[in-house]
Amino acid sequence: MKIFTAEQIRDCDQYTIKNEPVSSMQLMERAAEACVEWISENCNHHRNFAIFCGSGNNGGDGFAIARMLYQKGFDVDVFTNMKAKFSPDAQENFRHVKEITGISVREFKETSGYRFDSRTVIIDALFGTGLSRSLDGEMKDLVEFLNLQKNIKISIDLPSGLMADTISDSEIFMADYTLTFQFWKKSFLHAETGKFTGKVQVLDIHLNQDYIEENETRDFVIDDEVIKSIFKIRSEFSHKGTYGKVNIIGGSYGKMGAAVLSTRAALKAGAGLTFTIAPKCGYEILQTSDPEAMFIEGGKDFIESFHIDETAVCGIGPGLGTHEKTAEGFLKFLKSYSKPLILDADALNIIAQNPHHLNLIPEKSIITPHPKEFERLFGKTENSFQRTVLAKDKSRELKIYIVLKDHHTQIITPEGMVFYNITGNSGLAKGGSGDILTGIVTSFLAQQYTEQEAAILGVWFHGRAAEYASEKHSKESMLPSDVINEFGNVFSVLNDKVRKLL
Ligand SMILES: NC(=O)C1=CN([C@@H]2O[C@H](COP(=O)(O)OP(=O)(O)OC[C@H]3O[C@@H](n4cnc5c(N)ncnc54)[C@H](OP(=O)(O)O)[C@@H]3O)[C@@H](O)[C@H]2O)[C@H](O)CC1
Ligand SMILES: [K+]
Repeated sequence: MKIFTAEQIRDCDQYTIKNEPVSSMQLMERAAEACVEWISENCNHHRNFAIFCGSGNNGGDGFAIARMLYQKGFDVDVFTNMKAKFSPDAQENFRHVKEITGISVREFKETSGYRFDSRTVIIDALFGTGLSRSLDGEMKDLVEFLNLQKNIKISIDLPSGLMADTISDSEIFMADYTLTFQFWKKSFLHAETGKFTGKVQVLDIHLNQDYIEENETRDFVIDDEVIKSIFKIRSEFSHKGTYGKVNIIGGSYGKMGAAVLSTRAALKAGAGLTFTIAPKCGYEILQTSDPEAMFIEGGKDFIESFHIDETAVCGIGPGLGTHEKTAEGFLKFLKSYSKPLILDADALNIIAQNPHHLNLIPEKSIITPHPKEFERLFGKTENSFQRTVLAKDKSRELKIYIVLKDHHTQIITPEGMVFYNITGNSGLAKGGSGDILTGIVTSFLAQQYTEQEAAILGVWFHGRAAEYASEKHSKESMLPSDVINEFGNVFSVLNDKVRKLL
């Protein structure tokens, strides 16, 4: 799914009104209907709604939602600034609300005296994509007050105070749910701003498809459509050679588990043949825990020699350690190797020891740093938006793919595209999760996906398996090995979605 800026969304809105038999009032009606459908399906135990409406079209949505919820039998109270200069559509919907005697309309300043029942849902329709500056005065105080209430809070389109495309220092409504129209907004996907949205639900309001297809963006969300366009079903006429050879290079004394997990992930993600290059101290561990993989000795307690089969796809780093002999061997190997690699963890830490090492990374390689590793490689940034900008520069300069691991991991391509992942959960915030990702991406690259496809599919796949694991074990208790055990279920669902069935 494309991510558009607030400006593009406004254009798309206008284009739809101009080119389709729909007026702006009808589009607002459609948006409100979509919200009310979601609310009435999901708010089974809540009958009262306190709806806060601004003077723009976001407020207009709020007034229309108030009317529709009332008509469905819910209790509705509306808060607004009755003397505001409303947008034409907001004015019209406000007029409809005032005609309904069962809806009480109050001034914002009456909010503090209002008794919020524990079952009252607060709906925020103060500001949407038209927000042009930080909240101040009455609106800032109002949002501050509402944020203190323990009630369930739903934002319409965007949490008020949040800009769609950038970071701001505004007071921001803290939603439990955000019902957003048509597109993900970039700010929902970055840590500093995304924490205000709660769970995001994208509602399709049928904006014009030609506009969506023809207008360019460099930012995308990895949704089911993206995955369906990448995933390839295994052919029955195939053999192990069809699915490539993987070399996982990692492990050191005390960190052999990382190599075990990465190897197992590569195997379970479908590679044809998997080898682990690890130090001798890991021989029994690896052969016992991952018997399907072959072992190649690369040193005694740590890896020193990187003698790699050129026909294999290599994932280097899990548990590798940064012993000087390992670093020496790894850098020597990099100087003589030109095929794309997957580099993670200590492989990145060794490279980070000297900025000149960055130029040794073969073109089209995929590096998978978490924010701290990214900082060691490329330096500090002020916030995650700036980090993405820096990653785009570095990706272009070094001609590599950067998988920037975060709550919404980003895959950044040398062409300047950013793909945001929306699968996964906080159960992945544990040692070992990254090792699995390295195994998956290496496995997919060996199976003849392109670098971009392997990175996108790999990150999505890892997150989806984590969602299944958390359903069974909880986010707290799930282990990286539980995530690997869900790979089969992810493949089954994926195959069912892609396969042509009678
Ligand atoms: N895009 C779509 O497909 C649809 C969107 N809908 C809804 O419309 C809003 C966007 O509506 P818009 O009227 O453009 O903007 P807002 O409602 O967000 O607010 C604009 C007004 O707010 C003023 N403003 C802006 N910032 C502040 C602030 N910090 N403090 C006080 N007032 C502020 C702004 O004034 P300006 O001086 O900046 O002009 C405007 O008066 C979208 O989010 C959806 O909810 C449609 O209903 C369906 C289709
Ligand atoms: K809002």
